[in-house]
Amino acid sequence: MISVKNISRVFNQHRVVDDLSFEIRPGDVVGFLGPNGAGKSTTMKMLTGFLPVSSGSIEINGLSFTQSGREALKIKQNIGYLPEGAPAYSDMTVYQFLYFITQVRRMPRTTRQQAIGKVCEQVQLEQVLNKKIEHLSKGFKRRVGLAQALIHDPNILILDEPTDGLDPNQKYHVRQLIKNLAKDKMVIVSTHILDEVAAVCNRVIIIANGKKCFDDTPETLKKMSPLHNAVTLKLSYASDISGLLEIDGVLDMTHTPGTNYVTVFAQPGRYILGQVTSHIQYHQMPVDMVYPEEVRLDDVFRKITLESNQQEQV
Ligand SMILES: Nc1ncnc2c1ncn2[C@@H]1O[C@H](COP(=O)(O)OP(=O)(O)OP(=O)(O)O)[C@@H](O)[C@H]1O
Repeated sequence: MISVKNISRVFNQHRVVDDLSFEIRPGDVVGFLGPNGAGKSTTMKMLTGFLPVSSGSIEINGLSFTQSGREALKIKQNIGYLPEGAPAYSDMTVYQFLYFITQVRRMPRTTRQQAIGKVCEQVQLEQVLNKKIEHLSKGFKRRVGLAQALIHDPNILILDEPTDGLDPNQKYHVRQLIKNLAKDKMVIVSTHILDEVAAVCNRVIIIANGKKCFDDTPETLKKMSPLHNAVTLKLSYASDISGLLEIDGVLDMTHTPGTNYVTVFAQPGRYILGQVTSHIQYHQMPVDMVYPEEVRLDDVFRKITLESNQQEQV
């Protein structure tokens, strides 16, 4: 288990991570979100022992970086880390770099070839194994970064923007890979792509100004949108829509007169699509189409992080 208690990090008297606490258990795939500069990379660097905390504590499987060097080493053996930008020694070939990582990780000599073979298959690197990293495309460079994070089969994976620079097919592949790996691991993924969170994660932590402002499931995040369970209909021509507000479970509605689109919002936890369509049929309303609204996680993210900004300014 990863237990983070009240950690803060100060750079030049500026508190970029501020009293952050959370716990992560095996099977958790956490989407770690926040606006630019929110403190995500700094937090990840502290989780991997790359940066010390200014205050607070991090315990990983009962061990802490502040104990002896041996304890810190034990923690690091259990962590695979893909840093922001996926840095690597670019004048090495992919094979040379991965072999170097197996040496740094002190993997037994007899297991190195097999580990390189397995990880290259996992992240689809076989075709560029003997190419210099500096000659690879951005997508392949990112995959090399992923490979070095996975090569020692760690039970904690910390991935800073793992799909950045990948094309849609590669993104899909990496998301599937993370999902498959996640079964028995703890995974923390920082990303700006909210669809990725819905596709891969079973938990979301959002930070803004270094502080936690959301920690729950992607489903709960979706429920925070006013569009959750909302229904939109398009009228053929202007007509009386006031009855829609009387439907059980309806909270409110908006009407865009120019376009004749009406959006009916549901009370929290209520499904209204059935009632709305029945109402339309019963009252023979002139409606061209009816459809359930799609929640836009970007909007919820904006709402949560902007609210947090406003509270900060008060
Ligand atoms: N080594 C450092 N020295 C001084 N300031 C730093 C250092 N590292 C990060 N910062 C500052 O800390 C703040 C948080 O940076 P961080 O990289 O953690 O944010 P982030 O949430 O990962 O942002 P992004 O989404 O843009 O990657 C920023 O204002 C950044 O300039």
